[in-house]
Amino acid sequence: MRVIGLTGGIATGKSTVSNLFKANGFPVVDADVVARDVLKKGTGGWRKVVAAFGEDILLENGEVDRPKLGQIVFTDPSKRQLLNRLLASYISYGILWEVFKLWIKGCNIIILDVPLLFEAKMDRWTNPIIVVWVDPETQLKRLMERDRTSAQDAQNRINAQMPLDEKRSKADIVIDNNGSLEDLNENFRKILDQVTKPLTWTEFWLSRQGAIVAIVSIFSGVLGCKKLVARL
Ligand SMILES: CC(C)(COP(=O)(O)OP(=O)(O)OC[C@H]1O[C@@H](n2cnc3c(N)ncnc32)[C@H](O)[C@@H]1O)[C@@H](O)C(=O)NCCC(=O)NCCS
Ligand SMILES: Nc1ncnc2c1ncn2[C@@H]1O[C@H](COP(=O)(O)OP(=O)(O)OP(=O)(O)O)[C@@H](O)[C@H]1O
Repeated sequence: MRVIGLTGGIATGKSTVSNLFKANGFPVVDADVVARDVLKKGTGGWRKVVAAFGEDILLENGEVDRPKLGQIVFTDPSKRQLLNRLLASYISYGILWEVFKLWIKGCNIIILDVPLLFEAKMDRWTNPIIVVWVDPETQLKRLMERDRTSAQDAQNRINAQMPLDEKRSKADIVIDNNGSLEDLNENFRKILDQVTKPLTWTEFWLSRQGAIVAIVSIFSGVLGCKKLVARL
């Protein structure tokens, strides 16, 4: 199984690219959808967040008022860190569960669309990592247009993430999304073969996934030997 990481900054076009993957028959796990599920009324995440932020962040129906909570956490880094801490494990397990279900179904290639892939250190589970990149002006403009928000609000959200150029430097593949949607389609076609071709054995063992498999195998081998020796 191969898990491909898809990330970038807010409003750089990850969902647009993940829709292209879906249209080409690839299963996508969307971290934003998982993050929404773990904050639904009555869940463990919801209880923790309400206990920490108070009932003021709730709508009349008891669901979290997302724009209101967003307003709080995107203007106050300490509140954002608190929210991240409260939800991190729910989101990670939720993502792993979605990947597991697709694996059980027999999917060989899974796309993991995670805005905070590097920040949450989930990059170690994915190979290759695709970063969807745009220049700062385009990012701000598209975010303001999509969310109908002010420049200040949009900039606060952008500043809440690792700088996009840093993400770009960590990418295996960069999709430049500064052009039109037609340009994006063309760029996507160019990378499709590259990302979906199976890893060679050398590439696999040199990847982090390969290293993890190797460490786990060695560790279980050592444990097995110890047990055997103890029996003798
Ligand atoms: C603060 C919340 C309630 C705002 O909800 P809202 O519906 O307005 O935004 P939405 O969830 O659709 O997120 C939009 C984008 O904001 C960015 N974003 C979301 N959370 C964060 C965060 N904690 N730090 C930085 N950027 C974030 C992502 O790029 C995301 O794609 C929500 O974003 C949230 O619960 N965030 C914490 C969970 C999280 O880390 N989500 C990211 C998934 S990895
Ligand atoms: N090449 C493009 N040309 C014009 N508009 C685009 C292009 N690519 C994406 N957009 C638009 O930019 C906005 C942001 O794109 P999208 O929602 O895919 O970003 P995202 O990275 O998934 O954002 P988020 O981090 O908030 O989930 C959307 O309104 C989308 O329609």
